Amino acid sequence: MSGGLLSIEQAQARLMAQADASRIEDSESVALAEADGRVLAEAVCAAVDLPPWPNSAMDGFAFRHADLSRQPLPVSQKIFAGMHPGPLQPGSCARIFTGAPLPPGADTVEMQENAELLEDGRVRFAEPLPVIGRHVRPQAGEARRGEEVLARGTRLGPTELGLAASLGAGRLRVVRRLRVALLSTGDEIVELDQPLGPGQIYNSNRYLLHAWLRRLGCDVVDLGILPDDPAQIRTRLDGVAGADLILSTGGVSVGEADFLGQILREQGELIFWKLAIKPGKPLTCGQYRGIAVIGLPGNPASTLVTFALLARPYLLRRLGVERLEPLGFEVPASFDRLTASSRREYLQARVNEGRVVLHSNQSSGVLRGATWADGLVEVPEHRSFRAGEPLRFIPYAQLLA
Ligand SMILES: Nc1nc2c(c(=O)[nH]1)N[C@H]1C(S)=C(S)[C@@H](COP(=O)(O)OP(=O)(O)OC[C@H]3O[C@@H](n4cnc5c(N)ncnc54)[C@H](O)[C@@H]3O)O[C@H]1N2
Ligand code: MOO
Ligand SMILES: [Mg+2]
Repeated sequence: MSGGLLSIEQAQARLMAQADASRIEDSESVALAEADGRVLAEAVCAAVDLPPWPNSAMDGFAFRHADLSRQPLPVSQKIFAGMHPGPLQPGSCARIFTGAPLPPGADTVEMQENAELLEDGRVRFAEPLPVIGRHVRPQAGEARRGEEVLARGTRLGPTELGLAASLGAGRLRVVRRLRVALLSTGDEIVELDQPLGPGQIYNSNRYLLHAWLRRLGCDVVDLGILPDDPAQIRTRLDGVAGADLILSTGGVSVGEADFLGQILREQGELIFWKLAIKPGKPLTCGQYRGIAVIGLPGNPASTLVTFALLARPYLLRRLGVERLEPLGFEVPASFDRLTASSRREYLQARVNEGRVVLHSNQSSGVLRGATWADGLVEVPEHRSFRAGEPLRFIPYAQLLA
């Protein structure tokens, strides 16, 4: 603890425990083309050997390695990809192209750049001669029939879908989509089709989160904007049915218009509140009528950072994803920090010439820095440091996926 605030590790551990206790067990079968971003509900095993037969990795000549002592070798057949060749005549070679099956009896391929076609039609191979097995992609070299190639709990992306397709898996069993009820609170928040009145601002968090949740494969039920009125918030929460998570923004700090924590404490359960991070301190986690609630702070950069570091891994874990860490890598700082911060900071940053540089505006009310940044840099609490010291940089490419 840090002055009563939870560390981010403590908060993550509690959220993971909550997620583990409420993992989604239902699954559905989806076509491969629809499976991007989803999570495997069961392992994918190879239905065939991959590759199904030994084949050539090069355009060149295939032969029995032992026959190299008899070269030059006559060419006894020509094999294109898609053919089904007969056995190789002993003492000969086969003209072969990339991806074509090796003829039975051949065990080695040499690329054509290292082969000389003599006037009599025979082929001589240049020194150094290839080792046995050169340029041959062996049968089952990538996967043996029956072998598990993608574990349950794998998040599917382009590479996983490509691998599944190479095994002929046209449909995959994935965990059903999470249903997230999204709620924006604040008297000042208006929708984009409204003109801005005095004191009002547009609802940016809704769009930030909606896009991110869709990327995570969630079904989003948008509950719209709610005023800072506890009765109305309660009524709206009472109406939520069938959601796996209520995700709200705003109203979680200590102001006289911040009601979420109080509502959870009185009508639900407040699991934790307030972390030693900046931005994002008043993050709130609880339950309301048995539905998990994550209340993100309303400042847009606080919404962004807390979703990235806490809500996102929580959602993925509920879907059964195990591998959520490690995120990021160390990069030397380009700046000094001479006064220690009491909270761990996450700053909008880029890596430039091997050093972390910061956006000029790190206000938690500002999103401009996040569109400039390539990631967040983590600045440790309770200590000063100087330029050149390593800091953890977490690319948005990882966080926004
Ligand atoms: N006395 C204290 N005041 C504050 C503290 C504190 O510890 N003591 N914490 C500050 C921190 S840190 C944060 S973060 C904010 C969090 O505020 P809330 O989560 O209660 O959010 P609101 O008060 O409703 O709004 C904060 C800010 O964000 C804007 N906002 C809210 N929703 C949206 C939206 N959907 N789209 C765009 N912008 C939104 C809102 O207008 C406010 O400017 O509290 C500090 N205060
Ligand atoms: O922690 Mo608040 O999120 O700094 O603005
Ligand atoms: Mg507030």
